[in-house]
Order: sequence, then structure tokens, then C-alpha cells
Amino acid sequence: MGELTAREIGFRIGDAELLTGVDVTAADGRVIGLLGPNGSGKSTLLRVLAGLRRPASGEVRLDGHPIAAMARRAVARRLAVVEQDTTANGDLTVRQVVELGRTPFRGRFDGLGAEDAAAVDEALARVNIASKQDRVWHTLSGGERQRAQLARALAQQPTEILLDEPTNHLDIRHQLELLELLRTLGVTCVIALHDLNLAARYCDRLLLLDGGRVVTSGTPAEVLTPARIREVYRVEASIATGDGRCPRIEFLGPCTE
Ligand SMILES: Nc1ncnc2c1ncn2[C@@H]1O[C@H](COP(=O)(O)OP(=O)(O)OP(=O)(O)O)[C@@H](O)[C@H]1O
Repeated sequence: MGELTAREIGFRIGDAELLTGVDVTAADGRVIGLLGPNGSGKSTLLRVLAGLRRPASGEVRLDGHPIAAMARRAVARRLAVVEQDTTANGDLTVRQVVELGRTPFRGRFDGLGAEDAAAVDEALARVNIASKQDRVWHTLSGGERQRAQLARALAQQPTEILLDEPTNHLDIRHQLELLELLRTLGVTCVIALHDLNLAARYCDRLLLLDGGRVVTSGTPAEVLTPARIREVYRVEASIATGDGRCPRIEFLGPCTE
């Protein structure tokens, strides 16, 4: 189980300040949800956490080591990223895409070994897409691609997984299966999500972003209050809690004033 921490992250492009003073702690196989309206900085933060973007200020650490000083391959051996747009795999088969997850473990000219094949088989089975492993990528539906991308991440056998809206193309059963799978993996996860009820149900902790800043962080019950939802999303909501259950949110409509 890995520990991924970010302290005082600032990130800008030109004059645009995309992230300001953001702190994140993800550790011990917990699932951390990143919430916030469109454009609040979730995807940008995930890329900074993955070491794909270098922050202007602050630092990301993997088990205490600054990620900026680690070789890409060393990062890829333990941290997997599931991005939103996955059109780039073109003519590869599903299996070939999932095999890409083994790249960090192979020498440049080595083929796949038995251990690699076993990791790929297990990953395909875990997301229930083994029957489509010979299909060409561009023939897959959006939801099938999303599951195959997760299989690629699992084939990496990571200690941390960062996921950008992994459920947005999935039917309700596959949404629930994916989030339950993430919880049972024992892998530290950071997930950007739009569905507040799914976030409340499956995440151990939530981080609510607005305008590139953390508005609040804590347990789902601490973060998801009617006042916060009104303030950040401009939506009226009522929230049912009790019996130790996760908050259940009913959206009443956009704020009128
Ligand atoms: N190259 C860029 N130049 C200027 N602003 C940018 C650039 N790239 C992204 N942004 C802005 O940064 C902000 C954060 O974008 P980001 O994609 O991280 O948000 P998000 O919370 O993931 O949004 P969504 O929920 O819509 O996916 C947005 O306002 C976006 O317009």
C-alpha cells in the first residue's frame, strides 16, 4: 500500500492559476474522492499527482520520495493512471492495450513473460472483459473502453491508482462493480467523480475543489452538507444520514438567487 502526498501545490498555465495551495494525503489503501464543479481543477490535480505536470510550487511525494526526482519508469512501476479520453489506442486489441500495463516491468527488447501474461489475464478477468480481449479498440463502446483502461492499470499491479471520472460511460451495474472493485483491491486510489452519491458511498475521504482551491476535505458526512453543495455547486439539496450510513443526497434544484 502506497502513500501519495501533495503539499501546497500551485499550478498555472500562463496567467491562469489552475491550482492554489492544494494539500492531498492518500495512503493505506484508502479511496479518496476528488469533487468539484466543471473546471475546478480535478483533472489538473490528478496529472500533478501522477508526476505528469510539474507544479509551480509545492511538492508531490510517493512514500516520502519527491516524485519529480524519480525516473518515470520507477513511478510507473507503482502508480497507474486511468485518464478520461482513451481514443489513442486505435488498432490495438484490448489484450494488447492491457499488455501496455506491463511496459514498466520489461526490458526494451524483451517479450512478455509468463508473469506478465498472468498479470494481464488476471486484470482482464477482474474487470470482466476477458471475453472481448481480441476485439480491436476502436470497435469498443465507451464503457468497454473504460473497463479495459482499468484492466491496463491493474496489469501494472500498482500501489496507487489515479482515476479521472472512471464511471462516466458505465451503466449503473458497471459503475457499482468498478467502485466496489477499487475498494477491495487494497490499493490507494484517488478518483475524480461527479456523482456525489457514489462518492459518498464508496470513498473513505473526499476533497472538494472550487476554482483550483480545496474548499474542504474530510469524511463524506463532513464534506457533503447542504450548505457546501449550495456554496460550491449552486444547487439546493437535502441530505439523509443516520444509522452509520453514508449520506444520501437528494437534489432539489439549482439555487434561484
Ligand atoms: N491550457 C490551458 N490554459 C488555460 N486554462 C486551462 C488550460 N487547461 C485547462 N485550463 C483551465 O483549468 C481549469 C481546470 O481544468 P480541469 O480540467 O482540471 O478541471 P476539472 O475539474 O477536471 O473539470 P471537469 O469536471 O469539467 O472535467 C479549467 O477552468 C480549464 O478551463
